[in-house]
Amino acid sequence: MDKKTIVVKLGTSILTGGTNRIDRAHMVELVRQCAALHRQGHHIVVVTSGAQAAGREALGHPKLPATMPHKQMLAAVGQSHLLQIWQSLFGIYNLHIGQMLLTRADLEDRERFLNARDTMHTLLHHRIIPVINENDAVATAEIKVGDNDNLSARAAILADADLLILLTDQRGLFTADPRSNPDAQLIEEVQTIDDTLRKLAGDSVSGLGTGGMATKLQAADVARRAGIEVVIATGQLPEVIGRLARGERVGTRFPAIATPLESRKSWILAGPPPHGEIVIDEGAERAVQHKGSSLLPKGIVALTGQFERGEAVRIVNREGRELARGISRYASDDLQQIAGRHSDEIEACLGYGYGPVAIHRDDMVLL
Ligand SMILES: Nc1ncnc2c1ncn2[C@@H]1O[C@H](COP(=O)(O)OP(=O)(O)O)[C@@H](O)[C@H]1O
Ligand SMILES: N[C@@H](CCC(=O)OP(=O)(O)O)C(=O)O
Repeated sequence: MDKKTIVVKLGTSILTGGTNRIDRAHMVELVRQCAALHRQGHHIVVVTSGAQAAGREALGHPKLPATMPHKQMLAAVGQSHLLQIWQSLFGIYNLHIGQMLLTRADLEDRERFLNARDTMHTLLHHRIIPVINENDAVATAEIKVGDNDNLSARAAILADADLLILLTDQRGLFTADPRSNPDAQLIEEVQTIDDTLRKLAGDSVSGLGTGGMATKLQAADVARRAGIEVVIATGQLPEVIGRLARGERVGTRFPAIATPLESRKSWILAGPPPHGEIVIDEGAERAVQHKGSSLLPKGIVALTGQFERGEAVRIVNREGRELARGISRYASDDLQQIAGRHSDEIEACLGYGYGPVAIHRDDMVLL
């Protein structure tokens, strides 16, 4: 089996089993499945809901108004309880977890996105399991993703995932909400997400989850366009995570509609206009054009324009011919200082570093 990066999103519905308590016994089972895949060499990322439910439980189910500050209070109390449970359960398998609390603002700003991506990849590189939730305690409506389905699609993009599994309390997407329509049929595969399909996907009615199937469809749409396969399935099915990782047909599957690399590269070409120009020497030109190499600071001879880390730039040769477009890992002020230098000198020169390359191959499109 190929080694995959798998994002498992666990909704409140599955973490509580529909009750007003966190179902620790079921979490043990989900962790066992994740640990088994981790042992086989896969990378696992967990997106966990349930902070507010855990907060309510910890405080003894107080009667509170359904206002934003009260939800934030519940999340602030519950998130630490929730993480403590995940930590002790993964600890049974000698696995470390790393908490990442994100908001929409962290994902939309390109520089913050890259910082979050670096953290995610460093955790995965060290075989630590990222455990992600929205930073509900501080995020106001304007900067929130708002639901963990959409958050998990963004997390899957951050992780360069192969597969996003949305585990919920239904077997998948049905032709109508099965709670109110017993004749509803499971849809096994979705090729096109259109208005007809969106009309089938209702809101959450349990009072536990956020967004129901509607937000799961939005998440599936975002992730599959980024080259990530998505499955909605029930967390109650035995061995569901392992079975999906092996490609078994369970739940509702949304095949990816581009490779992750194609999707990133089309973003570079169609995205914001370049903010500057990097002039490279002949050696770097050969390496970039013919050897599939990343651009190192050593090959940079001059820069024009002002750009931040994460912004698009033109890569040109000494004659001014545009060779490629790419996303710079360093701001122009930093590149001015490290241009022409060996990558080993970056940290000493700047006092910090974001890795050895100025523009990574995967963030570059040749013209
Ligand atoms: N077409 C549909 N197929 C399946 N479930 C649906 C559909 N429309 C609405 N739902 C509802 O979506 C709910 C799952 O979403 P939600 O409550 O937000 O759970 P989670 O906490 O897992 O995100 C189901 O319990 C179901 O009532
Ligand atoms: N971030 C919130 C969960 C938000 C959410 O989307 O919940 P769910 O629909 O159960 O995945 C929490 O931890 O309580």
